[in-house]
Order: sequence, then C-alpha cells, then structure tokens
Amino acid sequence: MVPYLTLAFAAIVIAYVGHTYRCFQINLAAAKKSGIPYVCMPVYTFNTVWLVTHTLWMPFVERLPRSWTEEWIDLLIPEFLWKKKHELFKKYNSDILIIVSPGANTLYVADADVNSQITARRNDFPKPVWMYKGVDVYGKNVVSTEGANWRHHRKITSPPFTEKNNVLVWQESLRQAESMMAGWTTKETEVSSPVWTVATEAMRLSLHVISRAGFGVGLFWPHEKSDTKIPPGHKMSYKSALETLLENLIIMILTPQWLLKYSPLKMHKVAYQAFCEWGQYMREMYNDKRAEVKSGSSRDGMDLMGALVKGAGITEESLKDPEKGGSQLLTDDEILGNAFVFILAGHETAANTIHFSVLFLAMHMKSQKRLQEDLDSILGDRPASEWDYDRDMPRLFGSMCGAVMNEELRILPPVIGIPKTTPKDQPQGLIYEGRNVTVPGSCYINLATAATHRNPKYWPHTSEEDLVDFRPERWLLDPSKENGNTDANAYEEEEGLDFDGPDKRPDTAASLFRPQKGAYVPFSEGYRSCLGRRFAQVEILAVIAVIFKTWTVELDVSQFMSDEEFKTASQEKRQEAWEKANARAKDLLENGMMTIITLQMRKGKVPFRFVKRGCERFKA
Ligand code: HEM
Repeated sequence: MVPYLTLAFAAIVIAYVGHTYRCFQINLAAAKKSGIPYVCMPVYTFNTVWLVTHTLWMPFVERLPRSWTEEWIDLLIPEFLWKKKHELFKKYNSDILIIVSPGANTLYVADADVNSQITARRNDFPKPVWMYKGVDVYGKNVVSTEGANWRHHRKITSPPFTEKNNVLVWQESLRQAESMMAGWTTKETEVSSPVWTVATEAMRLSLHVISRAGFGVGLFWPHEKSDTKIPPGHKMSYKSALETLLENLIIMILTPQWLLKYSPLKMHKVAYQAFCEWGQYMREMYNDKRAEVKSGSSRDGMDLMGALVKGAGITEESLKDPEKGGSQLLTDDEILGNAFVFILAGHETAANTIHFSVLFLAMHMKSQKRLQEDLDSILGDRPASEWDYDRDMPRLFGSMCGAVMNEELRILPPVIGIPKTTPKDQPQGLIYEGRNVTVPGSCYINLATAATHRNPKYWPHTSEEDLVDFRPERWLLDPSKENGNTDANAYEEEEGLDFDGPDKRPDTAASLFRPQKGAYVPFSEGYRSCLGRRFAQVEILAVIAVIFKTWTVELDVSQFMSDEEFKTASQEKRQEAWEKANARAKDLLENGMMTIITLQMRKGKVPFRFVKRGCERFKA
C-alpha cells in the first residue's frame, strides 16, 4: 500500500514540476518575442500560496549561491515594487520590463507614454477584475466591473460628481477639519500634548466627509456628541457598524461569507455582524430613497444613494406601476455594492494623503513656512466659516497648498501599482521610445505609479536623491515665466465628467508645474481614472488649509528628550533631538510602509505636536 501512495505522490510531484516547467517555457518564449527586456523568476510572487508562505521559504532561498539568485531574489518579496521603485527599471536600463515566471508574465511600466497608451486603450488593456473581488462584499460595482457592464455602472455613478456638489465637500471638509483640531487643541493651547493618532483621525475625518457629503449621514467626533445611539431593529450604531466593517475588511475579503456566518471565531463573528448591520442600514437608506422617488420628492446635494436609485431606472412610474416600469438597470446588490465602494475608495486614499502631508511638512519646516505664507496671502484673517469655494479653492489649488498635495501624491501614491492585463491569446502592440514592442496575451500589467513618479525623465530635479525627497517647491513655476493659463480657465477645464470618454482633465493647476501626460498618475488616467479625484482634491486642500493656517506641526521629540529637559535645553540640543525624531520618521517611511488596500505606514507611528503659529520651538 505504502509504495503505491509513494508512487502516486511522486507522480503528482513530477507532473506538477513538468507542468510548471512547460508554463515557464511558454511564458519565456512570449517574453523573448515581445522586444521588451525581461527577467526570469522561479515563482510568481503574487501566487496565493507563495504570498501566504513566502516568509517560510525565504531563509532557504537566501542560502542558495548568490550567483544563482541575484537577478530575482529581491523580487520574491511582495513589497518589492515599493522597495525598488525606479531602481528596478534603472537596473535594466529600460522603463518597461517583463518579469517572467511559471505562473504569469507581468509587464511593469514606469514610462509616461506607455502608461498613457495603456490607459487610453480600455478594451485592449482591461482591468483584471478578479483582483477586485475583495471590494464586492455587497455586490458588483463601478470599481470591480469591466466592458459594457462597467460603462453601465460608470454612467449611473458619475452624475453626482459635479463642481456644484464639490462645494458641499469643501464645506464639510472645513467643518470636519476644525472639529478634528478641536480634539487635539483648545483656543488657549500653545503647544499640544504629543499626538499619535493623526493617521487614524484623518481616516475618521475622511469617513465623516464622504458619509455626510455623499450620503447625507452626519457622523460626529467623540468630543462633539455621541452618535452611538442604536435604533430599533439594530444591534450596532451606524457609525460603529461602518467603522468595525472597515477595520475588519481584510477578514471579510479573505473569508468566504458562508464560513463567516457559521464560524465560532470571535473575529469572524465581529466582522460578520458589522457586515450585516451596515448592509441593513444601507438597505434602509435605499428603501427611504425609493419612498422619496415614489412620492415625487427629491433632495439637493450629492445624494449618492439617490443617484444610484434613479440611475437604476427606479422612477415614480415604475414604483407605482411595476408593469410599466421595465426592468431595473442595477440590481439591489449592485446598488449596495456601489454605495460601499464609494465609502471605501473615498476615505482611505484621501486620509493617507492628509496624514502624510502633515508628516512631510513636519519634517520639512521651511516648506511648511512657505505654505503658511501662501495661506495667509490667500485667506487673510478670515475665519474658515468665511472661506469661499469659488474664490479660495482655485487659489489654494494653484499655490503651495496644491504643491504640497501634488508632491505628497507623487512620493506616496496610495495605489503604487495600477493593474491592467491583456486578453487571452491577444498580444497587444505598444510604442516604446519610438519602437514597436508586443505585450504577450494574458499578461498582467502593473503601471508602477511610484516608479514613474521618480523617473528623472519627467521631473524637475537637482539630483537623483532630490527626486526621492519631498520638495513641494518643485511644482512652483517661476512667476517671471508665463504659463499660458490663468487659474480661472484652468478651473473650467476641471468642470464636468464625461462618463463615457477618457478623463482629459489635467491633474494639477495651471499655475503649477504640469508633468507630461502619463508621468503623474496617482489617480490613474484615461477611461478608468478616479471618479472621485476632484472630491479628494477639494477635501485634502481644505483640511491642509485649516490645519496650517492656525497651527505649525512639529515632530514630537519627547522620545528623545523629556518635556522637563526640553524646557532648559539649548537650541542646539533641541535641534539634535529633532534630528533623531526626523531620522526615525525617515526610517519608518523607508521600511515601515506596506500596501493592504492602499499604501500606509504599518510598522509604527510618528507623533506630532500642534504648536500655535508664532510659538514654534524649532527653526524653519
Ligand atoms: C487621494 C485620493 C484618491 C486617490 C489617490 C485615488 C486613486 C484612484 C486610482 C489610482 C483609481 C484607479 C484604480 C484602478 O484602476 O484600479 C481610482 C479609481 C476610483 N476612485 Fe479614486 N482615488 C482617490 C479618492 C477617491 C474618492 C474620494 C472617491 C469617491 C468619493 C474615489 C472613487 C473612485 C472610483 C469610484 C474609482 C473607480 C473608477 C472606475 O473604474 O471607473 N476615489 N482612484
């Protein structure tokens, strides 16, 4: 019996090795034909088994002779794209590169022209939708669909993203930012206590903004009022259901729903309860909208749920007489799926940008000072309640405030690799540096945003190190050189989204440096570019303006010098402590970042102090 089992096992292993070798040969032959430089690997880094077990194997791989492994060993780590950035391309002296493995060929791109060609040819380079299954927890949506189905979702979800509705985003962001600051400081504060929670509170702020501006649901800060009331029929408040769901999203994504439902594990029970509760709240909102439509009343504002209900073809007539109404254009699950994806796509990305802008500015006090001077000249002494969207927003967008946001998104784009693919058996031609190349069929593609953003071909820089550094001033144009556009007409270009065409709006204000098309892609480009780009920009600029108009953000040095010591320390000693805090922050930015849904600091936190302007403790 045993020899049979051994034989069967040996046969399976031999068949597996043979199959793997054959797949590798096929992929290698396709890469050789492509005309694109390639590097070979023994495993596909994003194979699920490898992803889960790679830390077990890596110590063995590291013991193999270096001459065997040096080409590919670094590429076995799932975070390699972030670790390597543009170095990966520099090594092969090419801004497009295929990584060949038995599991798949993947084309990595850090070339602006190639990025643009790929994003402009939606049908030739579709999204690998299976990678987005995780965002389908409630149903299919505009992020996770392709082809005609996606067009349908995009057509229905685009209308609320208008300039008119961005005014609401602006107002809500100003209000939320003031509230966030009130949680850390008072009117009398000169120097706040150490604040460790900027990342989590920025997340909360963004969630409040999308919830209120997008869905009309007001959420509150703990110091404002309690919103933990649980309505009849529920076991959790809206806020705690949503927060718990988002905190446990990875569990939701990785565990099949039937298992979640019956699993005795506490983490599964918590995640499943939040999933059911939030779903129930959204279904109630959906039913309220249907009732509104039926009664003929409508609501002002962004009203994303209202737009989904109307877009789905639910009308007064169809509800009163279902016979006449025809079929519903989005299923109930898809309506919920889209509502959820707006919350998901709309909060973490913007929150990261706010958090890291604060961090970079605390590390670059000179840039912070310049930002504050620009804020003073744009906003004067007016309180935030008097800031005006039409007047102030374009000027913020075109000032150091816009430069800070752009530079933060250049260095740390929340999505560091935008996935695309080529259809099975349909190789696709591209032009790279004036010559024709062919991307094999069934090839994964990764538009490497962080690498493109560091490609010296496209960016004003003083040295290669300068490109790695946060220097928002690189976006400020020499005022003596005319840029051809005024802020006013640049703003008009931003108006209106053509749901069915590629997004042609420029990413930055006319008064700032405008990178070549395809070189700056934090929001992607073309047909599938970010629907909420303007929403996010408005929110981020409003929040930065509120914080830095009144406060200077400093790195907290209390890990290196106690408050008592600080009081009596010389300026030189204080500066030494600051350098240590700065080195720690740099190390976390270099080694503590990881992508789960978006790129975040996951291996530590940086504490800050909010200091009333004029009471700064460190030299700019
Ligand atoms: C700094 C903030 C943001 C960044 C950097 C960002 C980035 C992106 C990127 C790179 C994509 C393309 C993803 C892909 O192709 O896989 C995308 C798509 C999308 N984003 Fe954003 N996003 C931000 C904020 C927002 C906000 C605030 C919303 C909504 C309120 C939003 C809604 C969407 C939607 C619906 C899509 C899918 C569009 C489509 O496929 O047609 N995003 N975003």
